[in-house]
Amino acid sequence: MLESSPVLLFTVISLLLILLLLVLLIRNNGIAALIWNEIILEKITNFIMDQSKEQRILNFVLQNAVRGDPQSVVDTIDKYCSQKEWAMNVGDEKGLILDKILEEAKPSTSLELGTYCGYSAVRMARLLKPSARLLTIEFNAEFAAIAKQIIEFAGVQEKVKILEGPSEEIIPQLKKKHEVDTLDFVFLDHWKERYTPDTILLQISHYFTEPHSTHIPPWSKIISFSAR
Ligand SMILES: C[S@@+](CC[C@H](N)C(=O)[O-])C[C@H]1O[C@@H](n2cnc3c(N)ncnc32)[C@H](O)[C@@H]1O
Repeated sequence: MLESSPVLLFTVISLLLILLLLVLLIRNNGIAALIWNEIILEKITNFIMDQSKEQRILNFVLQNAVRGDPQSVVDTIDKYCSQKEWAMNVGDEKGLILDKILEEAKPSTSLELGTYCGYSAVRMARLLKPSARLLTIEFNAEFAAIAKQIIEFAGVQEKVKILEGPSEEIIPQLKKKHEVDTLDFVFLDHWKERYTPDTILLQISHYFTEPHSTHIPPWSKIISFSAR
């Protein structure tokens, strides 16, 4: 034991130094912090709690928000994501821009690409006129199931319909399967590489009524935040 103590001491000091280096890296480097928080720490928390971050967001909403009050659901998700765990919702800062554009557009039929937990769907639904509807597309079954519960809890299920599957498959079916004639507002918030192909898909499927819409993308009706 005594003979091995210098080796043991060296190992402990080396480990402590590595740990210190890791902490410094995480504190000072954005990418290292992202990898630590979003991949390593989240996986460890999921394993210990036996539930995903999205389930934790849902539980927090069910326990802390007011049923039937969409604003309270939006505020509760914002609170969770600023105080406990980051999540890829549009959030309150960009959400305010989204609110403003939506209020100006006053759309009857809207489309969102990328539902996630339903934060932006609830956020948009709370501002829609009574007869308006929002279709929101999500290809991750777990996220779609969580969003359904959050949307129902917020009491906006009459206005919001989740379409589960990949945007590239659902967009061409909107007219036939979901009775969409024209779209007044589109929020692109799925994976970036689908922004251009899905915009083209929306256009060639004739969901926009403007005279030049077959040639010029109707950018005035499409909103996205490219630098997330
Ligand atoms: C940034 S999150 C959406 C956040 C949500 N709009 C909000 O603010 O609450 C992107 C979502 O798009 C989904 N997604 C990505 N590509 C997709 C595709 N091609 N079709 C359907 N869903 C997609 C992902 O699974 C993810 O849930």
